[in-house]
Amino acid sequence: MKKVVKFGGSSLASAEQFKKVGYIIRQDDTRRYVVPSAPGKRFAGDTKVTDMLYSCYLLALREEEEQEEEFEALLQAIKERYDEIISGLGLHLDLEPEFRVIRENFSRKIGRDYAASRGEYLNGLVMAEYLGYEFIDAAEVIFFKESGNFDARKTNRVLSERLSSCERAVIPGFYGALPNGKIKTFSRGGSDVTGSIVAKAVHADLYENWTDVSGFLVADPGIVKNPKAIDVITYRELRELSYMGATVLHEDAIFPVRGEGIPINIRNTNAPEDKGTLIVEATCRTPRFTITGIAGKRDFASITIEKAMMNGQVGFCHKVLGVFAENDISIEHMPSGIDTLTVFVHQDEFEEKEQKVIAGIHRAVEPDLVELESDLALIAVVGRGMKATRGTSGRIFSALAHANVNVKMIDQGSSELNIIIGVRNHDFDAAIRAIYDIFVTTQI
Ligand SMILES: Nc1ncnc2c1ncn2[C@@H]1O[C@H](COP(=O)(O)OP(=O)(O)O)[C@@H](O)[C@H]1O
Ligand SMILES: N[C@@H](CC(=O)OP(=O)(O)O)C(=O)O
Repeated sequence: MKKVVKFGGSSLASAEQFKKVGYIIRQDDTRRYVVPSAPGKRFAGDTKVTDMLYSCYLLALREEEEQEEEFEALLQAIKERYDEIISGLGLHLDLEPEFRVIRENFSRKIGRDYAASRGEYLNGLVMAEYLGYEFIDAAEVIFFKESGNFDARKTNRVLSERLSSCERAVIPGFYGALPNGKIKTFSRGGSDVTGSIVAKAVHADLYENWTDVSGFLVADPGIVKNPKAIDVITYRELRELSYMGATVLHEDAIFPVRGEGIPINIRNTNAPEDKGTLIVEATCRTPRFTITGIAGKRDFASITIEKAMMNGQVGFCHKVLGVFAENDISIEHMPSGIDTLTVFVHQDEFEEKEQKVIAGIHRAVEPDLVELESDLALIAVVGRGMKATRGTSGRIFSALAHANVNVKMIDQGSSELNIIIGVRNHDFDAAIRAIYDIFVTTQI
């Protein structure tokens, strides 16, 4: 039996948190491969070490002399975060030589990704020392292609080979190396992806992802007070939820383990006795509620194109989508009617190109009308149980009407696994609470 355990920044923010992690790992001998993140927030309003490193690198890029003092102070503050952990754990580890290298590399302007990756690198050194596990630098085993995309094949080959001769190891999360050796990171929250890659490489029986909540919750706890935890969720459901903003697991963390059928278990470092959420390929277990989860994102814009008899024109959608592709704008969602087609895009990607897009649409399909709307949010209601339940959309509609939320769009995905709802940004929280209440609170 082999487990890969990833601990998020919230689980490693202080010596006290590290001790909880040490206890969890020592309790189960099969927790052999450990993937740490950088120290996260110790309290509300605190700054994650990753963010401190980004700011520090920005200061290093500016060449004015006044910045130098600020840079030194911030680098020192980062070192103090680690020193506090090291002394709190009673370790004899001197990170000064590491910080000398980091300072030098920052002044050589070695790259923003390198800067950010040092959070995980240093935490990996501390963790390995604390556990007595071997330290493996992710730059030696996680690879990206020249294009910047993750190189799954090379990584799996090198990493499985390396770990086959290693009983217990700490592999820092979040980063790897490009073919020229330069450090590259995944997108934010990417240590979850590293954990999944390691789990695949060692054919783990389980990938445990330890965080500060007792599993994947039906809704974001920042919006709904004390939401229920999900016992079991499928990879597909989870993918929909994490893509739509449920930040507890990085949206790409599913792919490496999914192909191998390795379950993921989301657990709470602060409540290790809780079972958390099990993420699996398929399950016979009936979900507790009609819906499994709700998630959403703000700041979308919609472009509605109206043209009489649009439905009868072959290639209409193709031409419209071509305009977005030419302008390098990705499309989030595209509900359509008989004479209308609406395209949802990320507002920040669209704003500066909007006039070019409108002109392009006019040239491509000669519409009767093009209408724009901004400050919209998209909410995904996800659940494998919805397929077998009639009237789910109706219940959503009535819950939102009761909460005085104006529904701009509602659309059922072709998988019947999700329903997407468009509302105004300012109705976002109220809409999520109303949907949670109708499917969860009233069912308990
Ligand atoms: N549906 C959800 N279920 C659980 N947590 C969620 C959900 N949506 C958002 N979150 C937030 O995700 C946080 C955990 O993710 P993250 O901050 O990345 O943790 P870590 O530092 O452990 O990687 C939780 O504290 C919670 O606030
Ligand atoms: N430290 C990185 C990577 C990461 O995965 O962190 P966390 O596990 O704390 O979300 C970040 O802040 O993005």
